[in-house]
Amino acid sequence: MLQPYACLPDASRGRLFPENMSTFRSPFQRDRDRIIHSSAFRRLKHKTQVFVEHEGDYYRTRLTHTIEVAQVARTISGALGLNTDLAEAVALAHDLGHPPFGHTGEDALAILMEPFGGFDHNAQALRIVTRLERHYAGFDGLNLTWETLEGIAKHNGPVDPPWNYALAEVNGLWDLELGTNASAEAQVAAVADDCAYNHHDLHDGLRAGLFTEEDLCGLPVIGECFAEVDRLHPGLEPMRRRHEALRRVFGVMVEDVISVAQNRLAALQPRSVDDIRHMDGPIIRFSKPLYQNLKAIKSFLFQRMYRAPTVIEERRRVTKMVNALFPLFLNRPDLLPEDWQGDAGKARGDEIELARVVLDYVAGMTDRFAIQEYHRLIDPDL
Ligand SMILES: Nc1nc2c(ncn2[C@H]2C[C@H](O)[C@@H](COP(=O)(O)OP(=O)(O)OP(=O)(O)O)O2)c(=O)[nH]1
Repeated sequence: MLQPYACLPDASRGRLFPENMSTFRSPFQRDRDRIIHSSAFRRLKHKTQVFVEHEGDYYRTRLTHTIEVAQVARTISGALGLNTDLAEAVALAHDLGHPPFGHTGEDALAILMEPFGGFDHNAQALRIVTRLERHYAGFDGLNLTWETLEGIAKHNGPVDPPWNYALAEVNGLWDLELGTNASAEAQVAAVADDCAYNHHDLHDGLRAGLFTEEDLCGLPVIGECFAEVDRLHPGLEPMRRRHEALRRVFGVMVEDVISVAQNRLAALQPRSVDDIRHMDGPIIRFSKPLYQNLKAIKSFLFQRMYRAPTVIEERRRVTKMVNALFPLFLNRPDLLPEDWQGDAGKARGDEIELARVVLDYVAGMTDRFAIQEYHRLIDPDL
C-alpha cells in the first residue's frame, strides 16, 4: 500500500552497472541485503557509539545503534505508506563510514586529512558503497540503486557545492541531484537516527552512572514520562521504571514525526517522489516544540555524556592512537597489509591519492584493531 509520493521499486532509476532483476527481491530489498552482507557493516560491531568498544558489553555499538535506527525507520515509513525497504537500506548504510572511535576518530582524521581533501563519515559511507567493498566480479562497491545512493548522500538534506571528496566522485559518474531534498524514505532514516540515539544514549548514560533518573526528571519530555510511569505504576522496581519511562520518550518522538508528516502530506498533497524532492524543506521532521525540547536533551547529553570527564579521558587516549597511526602508514606505506599494496602502489608519487588510500585503511579499522595495531607498531603500554 505505497503512497504515490513513495519511492516505487518499479520506477527505480536502476544501477550504474546494469544487472538482471532478482527473482525474489525488489531492488531496494536487494540493496538492503547487500549492505547487510558488506564487510563494513560487520565492522560496525566493534566501533564506538559513545563508549569505546571494550568498555562494556551492555552499551550500544555502531551496529546495535544502526539496527535500532533501521527498526524506527521501518515503523515511521510503514505508518506513512512509504517504502520501508528503502528507508531500512538507507538506515543500515548511514553509519558505515564511521572510523574507529566514532566521532572522536572522525575529529582526529578530519584534521589529519585537511591538506588532502578532508574526511567525513557520511562521505566515507558513500565511498565504501561505491568503491571500497570489493566482492563482486563486475564492479567495485555494492552497485546500489540510484535511490539508495541518493538517500545515503542527501539524508541530512540537500548538499551545496563544493561537494566533499566522495560526493564529487559519485556525482561525477551519476547525477544524484544533490541540490534537492532526498526522498521521504531517506528523510525518515535521518530522523530515525535522532530518535534512536536520543533514546539509547539516555539508557547508556544512566547505565554508566554519568547521570541519574533524578537528573533526567528535570528535562522536558523525560520528566513527564517518568511522572506518568510513577502515576500508573507506583513503587515500580528501578530498572523497569527506567525502561517504561524511556520507551515513552521514544514513543513521543516517533509519534510526533508521524503526525507532523501526516499533516504536511495532507496539506501539500505531493503526487510523486519528485514533488517531495522539490519541496521547500523536509517533509519528515520533529514539530517545532519537540525540536526545542530535544535541543535541551541533546545539550544535556553533550555536557554530561559525550564530554563527561571519563569520556574525555578516553577521547585523549584514542586520539593519540589515530594521530600516530595515520602518519605512520602515510610515511611507511610498505607497512600496509598485502591487499592494500595494490592501491598504495597506484598512488605512489601522488601525495593526495596516497593519503586517501591510508585514510581508507585507517578509517576502516575497528576500535580494537586500531588499538591492537597501535600497541604492535607504536607503543605497547598506552
Ligand atoms: N555529535 C556528536 N555525537 C557524539 C559525539 N560523541 C559521541 N557521539 C554520539 C552521540 C550519538 O549517539 C551519536 C551521534 O552521531 P551520529 O553519527 O549517529 O549522528 P550525526 O547526527 O552526528 O551524524 P549523521 O546523521 O550520521 O550525519 O554519536 C560527539 O562528539 N559529537
